[in-house]
Amino acid sequence: MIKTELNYGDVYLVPKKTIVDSRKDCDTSVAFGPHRFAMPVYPSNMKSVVNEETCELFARQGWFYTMHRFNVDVVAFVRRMQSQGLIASISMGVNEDSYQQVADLKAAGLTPEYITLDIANAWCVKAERMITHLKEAFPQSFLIGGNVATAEAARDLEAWGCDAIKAGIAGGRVCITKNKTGFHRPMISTVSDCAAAVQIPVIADGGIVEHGDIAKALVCGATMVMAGSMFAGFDESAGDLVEIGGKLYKEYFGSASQFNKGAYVNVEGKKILVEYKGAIGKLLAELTEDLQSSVSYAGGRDLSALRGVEMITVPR
Ligand SMILES: NC(=O)C1=CN([C@@H]2O[C@H](COP(=O)(O)OP(=O)(O)OC[C@H]3O[C@@H](n4cnc5c(N)ncnc54)[C@H](OP(=O)(O)O)[C@@H]3O)[C@@H](O)[C@H]2O)C=CC1
Ligand SMILES: Nc1nc2c(ncn2[C@@H]2O[C@H](COP(=O)(O)O)[C@@H](O)[C@H]2O)c(=O)[nH]1
Repeated sequence: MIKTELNYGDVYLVPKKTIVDSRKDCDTSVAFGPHRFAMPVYPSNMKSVVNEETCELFARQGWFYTMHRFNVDVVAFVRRMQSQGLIASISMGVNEDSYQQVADLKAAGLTPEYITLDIANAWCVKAERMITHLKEAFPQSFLIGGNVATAEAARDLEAWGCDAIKAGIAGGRVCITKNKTGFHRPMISTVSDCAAAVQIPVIADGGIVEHGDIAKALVCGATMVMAGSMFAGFDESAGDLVEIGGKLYKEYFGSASQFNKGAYVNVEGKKILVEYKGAIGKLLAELTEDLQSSVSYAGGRDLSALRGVEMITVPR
């Protein structure tokens, strides 16, 4: 028997009676780990999306962020952020270079507030080993493990010691994993299954096409949402600006693309051009307005209202 599963575009949310006088009265802030953030959405930890300046900007605006893990001097990065009174949120892999980064941070006496273990399929022994190592080295840090796509994987990462998990495999805009390996789960099904399986927060990662998809992810039980392409076209996005035929674009490439790896080996990502859209401030304001509106349609004053919302599918 083949199961049918759902993606963001397959569902809508059923409105309730609005109880606020203005959408501005709806609070979009979220408690995540030891801090509260302005919004439950943040840019992907990808080299074509964030750099040190992007991370600093998000932290200053009170939004969560995670620096990517590719050729980063983590000691300098953590020091830079913490010396300004900002949270330090870094990514780690599972190979020797990441164990060395852990040792370097310890030697420097630095503890990042947030660490994200970032590999394509974290339901593996290499990830378990690193999660155990990170929890021993930095028991005070909030550890996010990812990515996973099933309830069983989510439960394992919780048991291994993760404080949150990141859910979403092969749903990203520059992903070619599903084409090259055949593996993928749509996001509504992934997030719902993972969130129902664990007590720890779940981050819905990838596949956000429309702003309303963020509300849908929260209805499915996500606490946070990670998005790449949505944050990729701006002045503050890390990708290069290119001009083609008089039109401006920003480069957006996958972390498992040849452009990120520097070689065509185990490539599961591609590069695309996204329309250049100017300063990112407009997007952050619009995302906030749209989510405030979602909360009002959910009949509440804050994000908790989204948890009780009914979801429907629409025949195509
Ligand atoms: N969210 C998603 O759907 C996906 C995200 N990505 C992103 O791309 C980047 C690279 O990811 P990833 O390839 O995991 O990391 P790496 O290329 O850094 O691989 C990490 C280590 O795990 C091993 N490894 C990776 N995949 C497998 C596998 N399928 N079976 C056995 N061992 C494996 C690798 O060895 P070896 O190379 O020798 O196999 C390597 O030693 C990450 O930033 C990740 O987030 C990539 C694909 C999907
Ligand atoms: N299969 C791949 N997935 C990737 C790669 N690089 C990043 N990612 C994942 O995609 C999301 C962003 O998705 P978007 O739809 O919001 O653009 C990102 O957070 C990663 O989880 C890759 O090379 N291959």
